[in-house]
Amino acid sequence: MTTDTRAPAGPAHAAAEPVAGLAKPGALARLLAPIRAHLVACAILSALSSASGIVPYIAVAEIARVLLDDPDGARRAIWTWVGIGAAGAGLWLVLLVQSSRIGHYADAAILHELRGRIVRHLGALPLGWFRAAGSGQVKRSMTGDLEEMHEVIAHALGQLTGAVTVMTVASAYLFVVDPPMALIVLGVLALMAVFYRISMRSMTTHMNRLIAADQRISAAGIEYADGIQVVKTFGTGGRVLRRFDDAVDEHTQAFAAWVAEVRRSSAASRLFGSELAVLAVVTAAGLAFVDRGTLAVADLVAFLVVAIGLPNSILPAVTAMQGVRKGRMGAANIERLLARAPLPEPAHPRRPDGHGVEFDRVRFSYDGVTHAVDGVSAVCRPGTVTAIVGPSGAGKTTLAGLLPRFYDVSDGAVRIGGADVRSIPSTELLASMSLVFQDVALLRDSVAENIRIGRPGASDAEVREAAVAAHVHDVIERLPSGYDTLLDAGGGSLSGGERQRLTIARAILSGAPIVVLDEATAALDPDSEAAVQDALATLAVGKTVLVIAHRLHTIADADQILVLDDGRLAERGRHDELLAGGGLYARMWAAQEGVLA
Ligand SMILES: Nc1ncnc2c1ncn2[C@@H]1O[C@H](COP(=O)(O)OP(=O)(O)OP(=O)(O)O)[C@@H](O)[C@H]1O
Repeated sequence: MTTDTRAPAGPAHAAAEPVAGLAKPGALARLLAPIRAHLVACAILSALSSASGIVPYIAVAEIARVLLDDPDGARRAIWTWVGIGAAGAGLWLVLLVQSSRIGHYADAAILHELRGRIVRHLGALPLGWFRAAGSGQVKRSMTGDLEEMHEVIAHALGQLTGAVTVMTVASAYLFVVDPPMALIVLGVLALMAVFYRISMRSMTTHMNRLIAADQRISAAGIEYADGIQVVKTFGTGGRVLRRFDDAVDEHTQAFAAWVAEVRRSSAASRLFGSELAVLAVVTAAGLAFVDRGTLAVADLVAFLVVAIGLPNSILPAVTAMQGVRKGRMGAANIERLLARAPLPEPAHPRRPDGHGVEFDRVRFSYDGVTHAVDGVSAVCRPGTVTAIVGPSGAGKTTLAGLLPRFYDVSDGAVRIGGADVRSIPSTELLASMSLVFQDVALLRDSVAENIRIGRPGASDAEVREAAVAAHVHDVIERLPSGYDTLLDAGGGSLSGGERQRLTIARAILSGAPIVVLDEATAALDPDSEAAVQDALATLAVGKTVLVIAHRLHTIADADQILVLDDGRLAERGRHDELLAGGGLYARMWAAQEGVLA
């Protein structure tokens, strides 16, 4: 037969399959709607190709019949069947190539379109989504999910239609030859299907357990690789490795449990789905019928030639159905991503009048229950530095993130130059500020281009000027290719302080009037710390600056300090005033100075 053979029944080949039932029905059909006509054409051609592919087998059976009926004559009939068989084989090839061509063309077109849609949608999503859980989902949708859809379009569809056609045409031929024998052959294949269903019955439960174990193995592996420094320094490798071992054990046990449960049904399904079973049954039943005179020898030969190939024609459909299930899940993931609400753009855009920032009774909740920011009001004037301080989890990062609309306020308003940030077009809003976060990734590009992101089109001299102002020029000059040195996403050989100064140079070059910066939590060495402070001082001149501060001595000169506690504004003032007040700030100062002393 002409469809390819793969994937025996049972858990071994289904192990990588995602859990059925999680997929949102219809997502695949909806996403593939633009290429529906291509898919229909591909399926029709694949069906015609498979039907043509059976013709040579039927021709062999009919040649055998001619020879058995008239061993000495009928050369003409034989050559006619040879011609029919050859034409079938030729058509099979031509139609298969055409079906595959259309399938792959449609595949490339739709994946191109979907990638474009995903990227455009990502551009419209609030930045907060990326900070929370987005990058994993983005990666999965752009790679794994699309790959699974590719499998459906380019392979599974053709395999399924091919297998169904082969079954239909071959069965029809066998029924014409001899209905009782045809029923017997179908009975064997039905037994295969029944045992296959039994072996797959508890698949969802087992797959859930396997996937959970898989995820724990990955998590433990990543934890070990990411934290290798801590692990080695503090000798905690044993514990992390134990987590890894436990996850691997759990995976083994889960797999063993599944195999133990399905081994009989899986083996039975493979037995009844084998050529051996069909050959044995066809020969035994066929010879009995021949002996009884109810079946001609030529018909038995027809069954031996055509029916033997049926199991191998059905098995690709099993793989294809698994592919479709995966494709459905991938499509559902992509649809979920595309359904994420984009950042609402203002219907009536406003232009800020100046670049003073105002938080007006701002509230924000991540979960709709507790408030990460709760009723905070503050005014940050141009040309001043506002420090946001407070214990861990007090809401500092959340409050600062409301300004660039990482999230939108639940209540109250954040304004720039009197305009609500929600009424400023997002590109204009982001262009009005420099964000220097400690986790700002550097791009896989040259040092110069990493700085130039601040103002695309800036000249080399301007890039240099910004680097000099950010106290990072000398460091860059010492790199192997200076400004042309390629950086990786992690910053390569640059230290934490140097990376930070590079992002400050980027911000200086952009010249944006508002600066939001998240001070590094990790302590830098004193020289690096001083260089970063100098760079920040240059950046801050004449701008509205908000600093999320972790080390209080770096913001002792700030024009105003907002002290957050549990999302609320607990205190506000200058360093001296707050120390004199003897409140939370004074206690935090005393604690940090105590540590420093
Ligand atoms: N993406 C998120 N989803 C849900 N809750 C979050 C998220 N980010 C922060 N939170 C919660 O909101 C509260 C405020 O967190 P936030 O990060 O703003 O505090 P922070 O003062 O900046 O803390 P730190 O100094 O540790 O960075 C915390 O209770 C935190 O657990």
